[in-house]
Amino acid sequence: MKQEDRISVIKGIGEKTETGMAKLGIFKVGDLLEHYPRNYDVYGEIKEIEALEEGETAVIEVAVANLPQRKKVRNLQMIQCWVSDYSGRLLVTWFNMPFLQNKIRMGNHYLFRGKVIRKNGMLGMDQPVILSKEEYVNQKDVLQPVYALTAGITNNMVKKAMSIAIKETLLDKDYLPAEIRKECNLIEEKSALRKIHFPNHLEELMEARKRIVFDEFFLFTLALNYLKKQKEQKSSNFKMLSTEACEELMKRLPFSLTEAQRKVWETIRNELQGDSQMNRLVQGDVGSGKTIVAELALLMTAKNGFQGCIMVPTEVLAKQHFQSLSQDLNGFGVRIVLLIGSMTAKEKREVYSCIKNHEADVIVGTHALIQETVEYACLGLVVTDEQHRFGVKQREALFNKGLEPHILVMSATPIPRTLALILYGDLDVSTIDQLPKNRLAIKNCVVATDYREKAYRFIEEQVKAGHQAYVICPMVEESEVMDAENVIEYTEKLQSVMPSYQISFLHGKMKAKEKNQLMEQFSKGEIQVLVATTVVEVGVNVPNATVMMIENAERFGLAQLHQLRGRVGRGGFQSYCIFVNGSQSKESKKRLEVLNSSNDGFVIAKEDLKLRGPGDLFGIRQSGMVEFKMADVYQDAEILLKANEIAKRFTEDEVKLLCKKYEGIRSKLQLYTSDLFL
Ligand SMILES: Nc1ncnc2c1ncn2[C@@H]1O[C@H](COP(=O)(O)OP(=O)(O)OP(=O)(O)O)[C@@H](O)[C@H]1O
Repeated sequence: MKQEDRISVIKGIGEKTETGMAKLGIFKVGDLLEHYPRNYDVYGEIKEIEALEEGETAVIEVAVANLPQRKKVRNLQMIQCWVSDYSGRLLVTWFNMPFLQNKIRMGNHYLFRGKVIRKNGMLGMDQPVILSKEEYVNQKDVLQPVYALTAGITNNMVKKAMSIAIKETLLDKDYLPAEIRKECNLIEEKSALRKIHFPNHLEELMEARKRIVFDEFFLFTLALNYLKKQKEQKSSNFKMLSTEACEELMKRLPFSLTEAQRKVWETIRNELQGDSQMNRLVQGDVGSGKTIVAELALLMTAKNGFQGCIMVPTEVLAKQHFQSLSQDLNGFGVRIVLLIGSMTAKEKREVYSCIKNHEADVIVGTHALIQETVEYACLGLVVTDEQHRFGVKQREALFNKGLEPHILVMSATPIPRTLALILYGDLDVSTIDQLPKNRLAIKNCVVATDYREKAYRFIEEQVKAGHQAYVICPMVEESEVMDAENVIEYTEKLQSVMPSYQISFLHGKMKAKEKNQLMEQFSKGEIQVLVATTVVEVGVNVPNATVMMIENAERFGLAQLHQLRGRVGRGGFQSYCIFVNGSQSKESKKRLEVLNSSNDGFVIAKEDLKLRGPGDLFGIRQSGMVEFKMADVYQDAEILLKANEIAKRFTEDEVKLLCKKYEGIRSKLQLYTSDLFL
């Protein structure tokens, strides 16, 4: 069996399974081998009901206390029964498994394994697996891979196919020569593959993970280092001399730039004036004022006779930037246009023609901006967001169109400078490490759900004083399966508590036009309280909003909560963030306390890492950051540094890679970069 073979060569994979696997991005045997477990499961010891904690997956040994009841809620069939051990009792629920009603017998003893949840204030267990005593004893300490699945594909199916593929695939010789493996203390590629899927114990798993993480970082940094080397020689096609308009804009602003903004701006200005093409990443914590720096660069580009575009991840943000640019650059004779997906075909055609004929100087939009249909007259600057993964691929797409504009990437993901320099290896990095002076530190509190009434009164007071508030809920609508707040019901509830104010909801399932309209109303102050999902997470700027209340805060990652909180405290007004902890678990309380004690994105990222600890194998994906299959930039920082060190040896000494013993690396790199550029 070869890695390039279709997965149907594996015994047991028929047409139906092949279609299901395709939905997981698995087409070839090689894809399957790289479908790494999402997690590992160990049954562990049997727990007493009394000792169960919400959120954990546990095995319990219980007697069934009543006849299993069958219920129908909407289109869900539920079977429920009470179970008990000597320490307490628990409600157990199965969904869409009606046959269990006759299988589960009152009075009998069972071993159940499932997730402990809290519903209506009581602990319960949803969808437990029924284990036989023998199964439990045999499997108790074995690390079981848990895979990402889709409809029609079970964990067992993936496990079976994986075990055949690992046994029967002929893998090439390890591409990393023994000397590098030895230096970096890495196991062989082949062994890593077996151990990542079927580790005998934790140590094996850690070894395998280290090797795979190293490979991801090594190829990535090797490719980037080469790219950077090529880039350095590129000269600028868009030399900009005049800076008068920028001086004028800075004078007109209602605030003066912070020292950090000024420094970053000067660097950008010098680069735009210089002989080489700019490739720069500007990172800064939420609310540090990155937008104005981008505006200055766009103005400079326009006033020097070129076009500049700014590309953002959502239409809401595109509109917001369009408005702030139109306002700030008013009177400078700069023609600004908006290009977003929800515009009509006719509107879009008109904008395309403006761009082509240089009747537009600044173009604001979503990723539509680099599509085939857009032809630029003289694109001199692209400002983009790292959220966009406007990575190597997209830049290449621009170069292929014969365009070699200056590139400015904005990032609110806090990562230490040393790592940023490596990860964005082909970009130079600047940091805005200071918040505007007029900012008052956000006041935070972590509260339980019984604090809500007080919170509503507090929001009402803020609204009365002319301010606005956000309430974030994790879900759009009610769900039978998950006990969490949803925006639709929450809005009704809040409206009845505050009848005299305008309260609206916003979520990702709404049409783009509707979202844009609502955000516009909110930013004009026509809506006082916006109940939303995390669609407001990134970039939204309504400085008049002073309260951010986050329901079920325990369900979000710390970095995400920090981004959400960053939506308030953006003006000179005292702002507040209320984290509502819907869980009783000690862990989530501890995590939320990190946010309570700091408003600094870098500190939070570090603390997050500490809390997660080395036991957390898969980390939490930081929104927006360069994505790896297994590696976590924070957690695996050391491996990243080492991988980069080795990669650099190859880029610094060009003939090195031509040596026979590095043949494997050469062909791996070729494969990797062709993937990157296609
Ligand atoms: N030097 C400054 N002094 C006072 N206010 C400023 C200053 N610079 C920017 N602002 C204002 O601060 C607010 C936040 O700025 P901006 O939207 O650029 O933040 P950001 O860095 O893009 O943050 P985020 O990543 O959260 O979107 C804006 O209302 C902006 O006008």
